Amino acid sequence: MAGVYGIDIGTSNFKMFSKDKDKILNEKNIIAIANKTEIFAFGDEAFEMYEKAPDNIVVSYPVKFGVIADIENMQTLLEKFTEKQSESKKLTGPSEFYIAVPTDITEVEKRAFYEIVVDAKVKAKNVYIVDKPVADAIGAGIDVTAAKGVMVVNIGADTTEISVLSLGGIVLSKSVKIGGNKLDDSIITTVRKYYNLVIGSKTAENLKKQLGSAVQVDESFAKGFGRNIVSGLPVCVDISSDIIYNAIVDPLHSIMDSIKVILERTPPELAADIINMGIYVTGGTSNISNLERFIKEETNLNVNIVENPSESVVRGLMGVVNNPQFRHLAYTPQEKIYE
Ligand SMILES: Nc1ncnc2c1ncn2[C@@H]1O[C@H](COP(=O)(O)OP(=O)(O)OP(=O)(O)O)[C@@H](O)[C@H]1O
Repeated sequence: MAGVYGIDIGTSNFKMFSKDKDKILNEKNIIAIANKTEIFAFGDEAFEMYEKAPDNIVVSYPVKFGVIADIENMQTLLEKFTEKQSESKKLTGPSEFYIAVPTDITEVEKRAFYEIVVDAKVKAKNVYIVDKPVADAIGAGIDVTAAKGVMVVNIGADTTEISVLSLGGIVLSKSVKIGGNKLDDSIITTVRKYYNLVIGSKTAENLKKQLGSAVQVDESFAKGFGRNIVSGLPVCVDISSDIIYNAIVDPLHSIMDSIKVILERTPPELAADIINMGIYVTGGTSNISNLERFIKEETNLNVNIVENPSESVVRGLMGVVNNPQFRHLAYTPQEKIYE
């Protein structure tokens, strides 16, 4: 069946809405390939196998630091997810796709997002691009077309994109290679150092979700399963929130420094609007506890953490499709970037 789809291809999660279904698919952007050629699993099912699969099954993420690193596997995933999201499970008619593309990447990297859809077997009739920060702001409920400065900070898995928008366009945008994955890596290193405990990335992510806080809070504990470096045996250790705070505080401050750099560069009239409206924070990592308080204390600005922040961009794409007022914010490469 023909359809209208919006896609946000993230490093960690693939988000897709279907206009017909009026439903968002949000699954891990990961694929498991058996014996080099067979698609063994994809999405959340493949994630279950991550760091657990035998040698003949390779489980990998095709997007790294917000750009498509493995075109072939990304195309396969796009086809599989589209099939899952389409009404009839059979893509018979021509469809329309709206893709969110990061701004602070090279033109070649931007083109890859477009071509992956054009070249995939998804019967794409029309493919449109929407700048990711623009979609993000619409998803956060902002009228981006107004003559008002808006700051959106998207803290994802591998990257944080900090943007200032006005009149539907991007005034400033900077992407830094720090996100939730960096916090997880830092937790792995710190837990190893303090507890002589080797943990996997899923355990680190769980500890971050359970104990992570952007400001220091009263100490609490959660179970961490791993291998003791000295004995070599599997163990379960009570991990302290203080240790998790020590692990994540530096990467969070690096993000903060970049936010301050963009604020310093923001033209004064737009800065005045940001003071009035506050900073909008989106992306899955903005779920971390007390982030609002941390940013507020550091910048003296109001902070709005968007509801269901990981899906803000894809919700914004839905806004572009459903709202004639935003329709002109979608463009084809011929119209804008690659002339
Ligand atoms: N409750 C939570 N607390 C802390 N972090 C969380 C929580 N829930 C999700 N995350 C983190 O959010 C990140 C995923 O966010 P998101 O879906 O916005 O990323 P992405 O779009 O895949 O990545 P990118 O924008 O870097 O391409 C992961 O690092 C995940 O661990």
